[in-house]
This record gives sequence, structure tokens and C-alpha cells, in this order.
Amino acid sequence: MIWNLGSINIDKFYGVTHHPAGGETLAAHSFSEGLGGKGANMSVAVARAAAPVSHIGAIGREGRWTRDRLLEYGVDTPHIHEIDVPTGHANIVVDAEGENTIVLFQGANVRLTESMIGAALSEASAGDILLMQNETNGQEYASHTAQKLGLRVAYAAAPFDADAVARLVDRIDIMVLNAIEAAQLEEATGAPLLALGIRDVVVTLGADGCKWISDQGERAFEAYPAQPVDTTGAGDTFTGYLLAGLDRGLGMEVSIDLALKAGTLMVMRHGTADVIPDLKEIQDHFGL
Ligand SMILES: Nc1ncnc2c1ncn2[C@@H]1O[C@H](COP(=O)(O)OP(=O)(O)OP(=O)(O)O)[C@@H](O)[C@H]1O
Repeated sequence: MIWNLGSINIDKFYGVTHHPAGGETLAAHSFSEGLGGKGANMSVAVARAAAPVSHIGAIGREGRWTRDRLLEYGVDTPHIHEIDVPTGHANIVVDAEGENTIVLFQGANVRLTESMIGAALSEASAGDILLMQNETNGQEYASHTAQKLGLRVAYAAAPFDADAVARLVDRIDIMVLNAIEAAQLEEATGAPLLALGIRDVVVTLGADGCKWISDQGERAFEAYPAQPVDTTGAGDTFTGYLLAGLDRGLGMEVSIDLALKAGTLMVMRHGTADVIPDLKEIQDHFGL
């Protein structure tokens, strides 16, 4: 079982001809909204990869539909709390060139309490995985509790925050980060990733695949060929698939291979949580 302490956002997309200047009021020519947030994306990816996942998070009342959507996708939702704070949301303004600006309100995502997290993890079993990113509060308490209970602790260090990593690093068993985050981390610590003492570190490298760093050394995995149309959510999909594989006992190599395949399909699609491929789509695409 994967316990995902993660953000749930409402992504609101506004299409505009140009970005408004200071003081300008501009009518958008299109609007759409969807489920987003790294946490929600990863929960959906885990469920699509056929592993059990329970999301630990918080939303406001107007965001009830996000919990319903996660449930529809096969995510367990009893630990998604409805509180008196607006659901996290991102106002994403996209101009005619596809350039975007984003205003993010973290809202309920950063109002988790220790009792919410503790109640969820009290249902976990040794060997389960706690997954965390950097878009909620509560990572220190969660990782500490999880470690005491014998869970494996997985951390996607995004959005990157050197202080957060420094506080958590002793309790992380599996870390997933992209190339930029890996460089930021090495710069912040002044040491190579291997020196952090984390058992398994996986760095995603976009079109170049990924590398896995462990006490066995460093191993490179090539990406599968793709014609990318939208890379949003590829990293979250990769991480969800990787951890689902590990939770299902598939081992690191097989899990990485599945994650690469899922990432490949994801970059060929527009959208995020709502279009994360399931195992059957992966089997069909790769002729498995
Ligand atoms: N151009 C590409 N061709 C094939 N696969 C890709 C491509 N870009 C990304 N991927 C797949 O997606 C995975 C994650 O991509 P990347 O390293 O860009 O993560 P990220 O920066 O976290 O992504 P995101 O844009 O979602 O934040 C890669 O490891 C790979 O499997």
C-alpha cells in the first residue's frame, strides 16, 4: 500500500491573447479547469499502475469534486479532509504563444495536522510506502512516524527546497528528482548525490530517460522514443509508476522500465491527472 501525503489542486486555465500588463483588465477567450497538484497526479499514477494508494490531504468545500474524481480513478480517499480553507488552486494564464504564468494558492494543502497524518499512518503496515512531495506541510512528522512504523519513505523533491531536503534526508529511502533538482541538490550540499546516504536515488532526464544511483553505483536507462506534445505531469507519472512497481514487489529495474514507458505515453498527451495512462494502455502501446 502507498500512503501519499500530497497536494490536491484545482488547475484553472485561462486562454488569453497576451499577458495583461499591470493595471490592465483582460477578458479570457477560454476557460477550463481540472484536477492537478503533484500529489493528486502521483496518486492517480499509482492507481493507474494497479497498486493500492490512499491519499492523505486536505481540500475546501468547493473542491469536493476533486476527492470524487480521485475516488473514480481508484484512489482511496478517507484521509482527504474537508476543511474551512479554500482548496489549493493554480490560476494558469496561457497566451497565444503557449507561454504561461501561474499564480498558485496553496490553501488547504498546507493546513494538514499531525492528527490527520497520524490517523492515516496508524492504518499502515510495515513494508508499506509513504510518498511525499513538497507541496504540503507535515513531511517531517509523516516521515518520522512512518520510519517508526517500518514503512519505506519515498520523496519527490519537487518543488525543490534545499532546507526541506536537509531536514528529511536521514529518513528517506527512495528519492526521485529531475535533472534540475538534482543539480540544485548537489549545489546545496556541495556533494554528489551518492554521498547523501539515501538507499535509492532516481534522477529523471527527460528525453534521455533516467539514472538510478545506489550503493551499487550509477546505472543509466534510456527513454523510449516519443513525439512530445506536452511534458506536464510526465515526472509525476514516472514517480507514481516507479513506486507502484516497487510496492508490487517488481524490483527497481522493472519498475523503472514501467515508469519510463508511462512517462513516454504521458508526453504524447495534452493534460495532467485526467490523462495518465493505465497499464493496459502501456501494454497496448508497447506490444506487451
Ligand atoms: N521527450 C521525451 N521523450 C521520451 N520520454 C520523455 C520525454 N520527456 C520526458 N519523458 C519521460 O518522462 C520522464 C520524466 O521526465 P522529466 O525528466 O522531464 O521530468 P520532470 O522535469 O519532472 O517533468 P515535468 O515536465 O512533468 O515536471 C522521463 O524520465 C521520461 O521517461
